[in-house]
Amino acid sequence: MLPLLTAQQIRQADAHTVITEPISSVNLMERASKAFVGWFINHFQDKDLTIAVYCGTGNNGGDGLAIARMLYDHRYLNIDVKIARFSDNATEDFNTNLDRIKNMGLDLHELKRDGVLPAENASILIDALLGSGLNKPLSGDYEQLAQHINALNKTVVAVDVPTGFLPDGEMAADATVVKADLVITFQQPKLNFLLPESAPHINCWEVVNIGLDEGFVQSLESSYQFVSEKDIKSILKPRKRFSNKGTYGHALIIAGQAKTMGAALLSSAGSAYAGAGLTTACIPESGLTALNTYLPELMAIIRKEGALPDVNWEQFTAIAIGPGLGKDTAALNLLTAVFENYNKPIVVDADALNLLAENTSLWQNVPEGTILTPHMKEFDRLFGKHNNWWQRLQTATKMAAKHHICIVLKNDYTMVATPDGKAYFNSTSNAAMATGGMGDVLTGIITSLLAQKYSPQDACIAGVYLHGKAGDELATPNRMNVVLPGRLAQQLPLTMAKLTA
Ligand SMILES: NC(=O)C1=CN([C@@H]2O[C@H](COP(=O)(O)OP(=O)(O)OC[C@H]3O[C@@H](n4cnc5c(N)ncnc54)[C@H](O)[C@@H]3O)[C@@H](O)[C@H]2O)[C@@H](O)CC1
Ligand SMILES: Nc1ncnc2c1ncn2[C@@H]1O[C@H](COP(=O)(O)OP(=O)(O)O)[C@@H](O)[C@H]1O
Ligand SMILES: [K+]
Repeated sequence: MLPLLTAQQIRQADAHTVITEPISSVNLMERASKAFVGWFINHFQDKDLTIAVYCGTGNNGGDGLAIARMLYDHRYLNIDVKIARFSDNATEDFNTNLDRIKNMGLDLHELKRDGVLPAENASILIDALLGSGLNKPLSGDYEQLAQHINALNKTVVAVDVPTGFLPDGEMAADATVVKADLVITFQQPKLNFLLPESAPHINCWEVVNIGLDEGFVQSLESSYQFVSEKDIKSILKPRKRFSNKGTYGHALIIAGQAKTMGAALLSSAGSAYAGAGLTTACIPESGLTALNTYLPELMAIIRKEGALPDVNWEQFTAIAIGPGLGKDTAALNLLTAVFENYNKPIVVDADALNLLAENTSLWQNVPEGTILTPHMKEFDRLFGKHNNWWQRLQTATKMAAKHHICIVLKNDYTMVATPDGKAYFNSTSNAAMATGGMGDVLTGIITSLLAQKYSPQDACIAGVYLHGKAGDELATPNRMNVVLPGRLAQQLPLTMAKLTA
């Protein structure tokens, strides 16, 4: 796991690396700038590009100066450096880099306080005004310059963090931020890159390693972790020799109504393809033919109108409830019965989440380790209105700890909040997966892993990763157009095989 550090912790890691490596801070700046330039020249190979580097007078600006110098050395000769002298302060490393660049023959311009902003002829702008040192929203000259840059509609590549973007913490919805087509960020993604708040400001980001002390980074306490493929490889267990269907558990999926049988089919398919030994779907009678036709491997328990189905609860190693279930009295009675009769973790999704939101007394019977898989709207119905995702992240970790449950809050970077108050951010999945029924398959996968005796936390973290990874594998050949949930379910065995090879 990669601990996602706050800006303050990154400063600590910078300072620690400077002392223990040892390396001077100006040389660490040199290393960071070199990493930026390495990425930049690989992707912008035309040396005739006209480039303007906008520098502040802090260390982000120091990076900008070093980057301008290095690009010039790489024979990008059309470079114009604009230094925003909006403050009397400048860092030592900024000044050192200014001395280094002064006699190289580059165009250097200073932008003064309350001055007129110059015309811009360059085609690419490098934003090195402010980085992770941001400590208040942009105002005055900085805000005007950011607005000016945005109005130019040029390609903007930001150094570390776009100017005005808060790396972590709650950001004002109307904050002025330099809009970056690309952010080349140092060492690790900043927490707020992973939240939808970043969408209006950042098109994409890339991490470059600047060699901060790994051991020290790992030793820092962080509630937020970024999940990598290596983590999933260590969670997933290969199938064993001499095993049989009993080895891999029996999942029960309570889902579907006449008009929403698809949700039951897709979640059951997710469970079967993710490797549960047996998958039973608890569905209305009208769906039986569809179930048997869609996947004959599935078994059924029939729900008759007005009566609870006769279920031997203990027979199942994991139960999910909710996809396409509806919110009528029968659905509520079923959810109540599941909570009363089953004391192992239950996967609660879709309509079952909405029922839980409307019937708060149900909370008292929610078994420890239970997994809730809400999307944003379901989350807000459960826990109240939130203005932004930073607030949702705080609520998710708090509620997971309070109720001893896991909360899978679905999004581009789906987060799994666990009972110990941590949140794990997923790195797989793509926009081709934004299609109805995708969440149903995820519910099936997580239930399947739970049935196969993975812990609730591992089932969530690995389930979310596998779901997104299968989606990535399918979306790449179709240029990220669309991936249908049923096809994604079929991809799972291959995705899992690659990860356990
Ligand atoms: N050794 C290090 O600490 C390293 C730092 N690096 C760079 O340093 C950056 C951080 O540098 P700094 O901490 O100097 O900070 P910045 O360069 O981001 O900002 C400079 C200063 O501007 C002021 N400021 C903050 N918000 C403002 C606002 N809204 N309006 C006006 N002024 C504002 C603050 O006093 C801040 O210290 C990183 O983003 C990265 O680019 C890299 O060179 C890698 C090594
Ligand atoms: N733009 C996107 N990028 C990444 N993942 C996405 C995107 N859109 C949807 N997904 C994934 O697809 C799933 C959608 O779940 P949900 O909204 O519950 O769908 P449904 O209710 O239609 O089954 C989630 O796992 C989500 O992470
Ligand atoms: K910047």
